[in-house]
Amino acid sequence: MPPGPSPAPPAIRIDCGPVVLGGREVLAPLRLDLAERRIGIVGRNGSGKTTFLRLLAGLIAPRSGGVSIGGQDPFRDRRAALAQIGILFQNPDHQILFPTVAEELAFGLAQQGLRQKDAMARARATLAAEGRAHWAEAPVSTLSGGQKQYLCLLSLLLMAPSTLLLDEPFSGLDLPTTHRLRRRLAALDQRLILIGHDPPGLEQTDRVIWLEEGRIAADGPPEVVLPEFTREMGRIGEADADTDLAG
Ligand SMILES: Nc1ncnc2c1ncn2[C@@H]1O[C@H](COP(=O)(O)OP(=O)(O)OP(=O)(O)O)[C@@H](O)[C@H]1O
Repeated sequence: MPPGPSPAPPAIRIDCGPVVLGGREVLAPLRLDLAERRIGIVGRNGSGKTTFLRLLAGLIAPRSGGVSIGGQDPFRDRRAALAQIGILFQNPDHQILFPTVAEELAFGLAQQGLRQKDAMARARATLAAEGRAHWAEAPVSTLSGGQKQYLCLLSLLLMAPSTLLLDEPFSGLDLPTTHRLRRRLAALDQRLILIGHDPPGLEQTDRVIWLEEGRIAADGPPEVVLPEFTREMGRIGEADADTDLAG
């Protein structure tokens, strides 16, 4: 009998007061349920996209209320959150902790409770499956920026949380690697919430949330939100966005 559709990942409920960083309100209060499997986040630089992902991952707390994923608050219970949610940062240097590639890959698995020996074996098998067995003992410091980004994405895929938060996942990658990872992500059953600056890359999502100055400017299907966003970005560009940098 063919396998049935896999169960949907647990929905994420956000019901919180503002997020204040450095004395400034970076995100306005939010009430939002995220149940779709593919969600895109768009917005200008500094609009709060990364902060939004960090809130979902439990890395920062709002002033009041919180986030719930399958009944757990990722800020209050970090360990339980590891199975539910994983984040890929924009800058791989903020994510990598270990000297060699295999150790870095094994770390997340060990955090999830796998014995170190088994975690290393899984890490090596993953690299072999990617055609990169020779990377296992390589010092991470010898990888290029794009290769580090790719390593971080592999670490996240290996941990297989039910929701993956991806902050511009393809930004440092060359085209063949981008295509391969896009295919791989498209095949995942897990929920993907990804920030993208390239609207065509988000056309296949189920929902797009557009953030402006820490508030939701639009939230809906990609065929509605992306053209509006593109039009508005074009309009701002024509009006000379550089004036924003003055003062
Ligand atoms: N730790 C912090 N302390 C003070 N302000 C912060 C902090 N982190 C972010 N901010 C501010 O919050 C705002 C939103 O930042 P955020 O990184 O979420 O934007 P973004 O939409 O992801 O931007 P980009 O597209 O440039 O990555 C920015 O004005 C930023 O300067």
